[in-house]
Amino acid sequence: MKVKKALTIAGSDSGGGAGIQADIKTFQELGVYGMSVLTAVTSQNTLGVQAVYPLPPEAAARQIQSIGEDIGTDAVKTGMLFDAAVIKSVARSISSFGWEKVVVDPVMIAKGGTSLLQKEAIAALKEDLLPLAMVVTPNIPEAEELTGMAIKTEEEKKEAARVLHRLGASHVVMKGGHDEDVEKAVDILFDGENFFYFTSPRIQTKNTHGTGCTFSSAIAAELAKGHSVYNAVSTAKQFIQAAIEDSIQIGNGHGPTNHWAFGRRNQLGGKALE
Ligand SMILES: Nc1ncnc2c1ncn2[C@@H]1O[C@H](COP(=O)(O)OP(=O)(O)OP(=O)(O)O)[C@@H](O)[C@H]1O
Ligand SMILES: Cc1ncc(CO)c(N)n1
Repeated sequence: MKVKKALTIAGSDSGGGAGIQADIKTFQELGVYGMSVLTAVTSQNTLGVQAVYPLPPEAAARQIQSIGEDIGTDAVKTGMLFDAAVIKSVARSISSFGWEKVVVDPVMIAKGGTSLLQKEAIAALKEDLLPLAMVVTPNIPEAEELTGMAIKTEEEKKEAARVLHRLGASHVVMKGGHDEDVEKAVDILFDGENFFYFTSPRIQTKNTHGTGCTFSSAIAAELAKGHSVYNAVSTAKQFIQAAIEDSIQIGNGHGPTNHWAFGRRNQLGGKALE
């Protein structure tokens, strides 16, 4: 059979809730064939990141080459890239294959505070990767790092989106997962002209490990299937909402989201899982 394909370029999370593992599970659930290029291996569980083992930049370039020269892909998503050399190598490889449906999740810091991107790599992220992004999906702290702005108000969020668009990303999704004082989780999409709001009730749970990875890979999967950016973000928002509502209670810290919730609920006519 013919399938649509999606590629994640990211780090491994041994605990299975974020990184490459979250991405592949999301691709599978949304019906696209998933491929992965590893940039780093992390020792990680629900309590946090215990160790980071970066791979050399050639490893990313070589893996992308193997995929590009044979299989190809319909969409790409980047996650944890760790350092400037990997970012430059990934950007060069994506450009050389002319891949256009590129979702950049500018992963910087894991929930427990471990850095997944070196400080000096932020310039490379802005200069080399943002211009290739069809969609960039920063949370508020990441948007603050990328723009140098303090972002609190709605107008500041919109202004930061304009700045990121000017840096070369054709669409920007400002994620609202970190606005803990509001009752709703509001993500704002900017397409260079208009702002679109995606709003859902905020779920009170500690099990939000991997929300950002899952959300951005759902966008990539939907783009791979040929949907518009607006429709891809809309489905990704529903996917992550179900995944957090039915989140998984494992380990002693922040449990992961539930990647099969969206699909199973659709089969069950929208009911939450037991
Ligand atoms: N408690 C919540 N209830 C509902 N939606 C949420 C909640 N937390 C996050 N989201 C949604 O999950 C998606 C990811 O947003 P978030 O801001 O958490 O990303 P992130 O900080 O990059 O994730 P991560 O912590 O995995 O790096 C967004 O669509 C956001 O609105
Ligand atoms: C490997 C990896 N990528 C991304 C994140 C961000 O959630 C994480 N915790 N681990």
